Amino acid sequence: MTTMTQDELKTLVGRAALDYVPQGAIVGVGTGSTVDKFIDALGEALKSDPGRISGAVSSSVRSTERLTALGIKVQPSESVTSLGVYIDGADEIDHAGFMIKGGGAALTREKIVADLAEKFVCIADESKLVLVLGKFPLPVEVIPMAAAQVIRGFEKLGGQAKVREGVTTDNGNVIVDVSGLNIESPARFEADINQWPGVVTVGVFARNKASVCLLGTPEGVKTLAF
Ligand SMILES: O=C[C@H](O)[C@H](O)[C@H](O)COP(=O)(O)O
Repeated sequence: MTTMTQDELKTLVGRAALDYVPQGAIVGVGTGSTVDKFIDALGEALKSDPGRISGAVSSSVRSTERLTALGIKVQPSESVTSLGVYIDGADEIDHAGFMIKGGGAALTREKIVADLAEKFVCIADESKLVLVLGKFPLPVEVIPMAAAQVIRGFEKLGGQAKVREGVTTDNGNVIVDVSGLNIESPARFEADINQWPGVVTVGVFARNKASVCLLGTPEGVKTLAF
């Protein structure tokens, strides 16, 4: 068996995601180190086929900068009514396509762009596949004045929560990371936590779960359809 680094697995799925992007489409683009590989693959494709995509809707300042550097037109999400496909990574994905996202603090804009898309293609190396969500500390974007009470709320649920140091989101808020949770019912959990005052977005993606996951393994890309 060939051994591949996590970085090589990310490159593999970043390239594979191109197959899900229709010719000339406006593509929804997520955030993170795996998505960076997808953006690199888009850049390569555009060299030989300048009409490969007509633009992108981006989920973060970070991805916007990378896309723009490659000459890709980034459109505001308000300018489109729908997207065919949204490509993004995940911190965890389960066997039903439910995810934890927000390790890069981009979860709110990611959920907004994902919600515009007909299809969510998750790209991830195999380390991200889990049976139950919650081992990766759950990111929650919170309005700063609510952070302390949101932390107390998670402690009542048995979690350990803390504000991520030195991080302000693209929307000017803080991230609370919660460890020690076992998220057995992601859809119910997402709907519940999103009701808490001051919570902007919880990093469980159940309502906007993946349609497909391209999983990077040493044997190649495995496609999980949900
Ligand atoms: O906020 C960041 C995003 O949700 C990322 O998609 C997630 O953290 C996965 O990132 P990476 O591909 O770097 O593991």
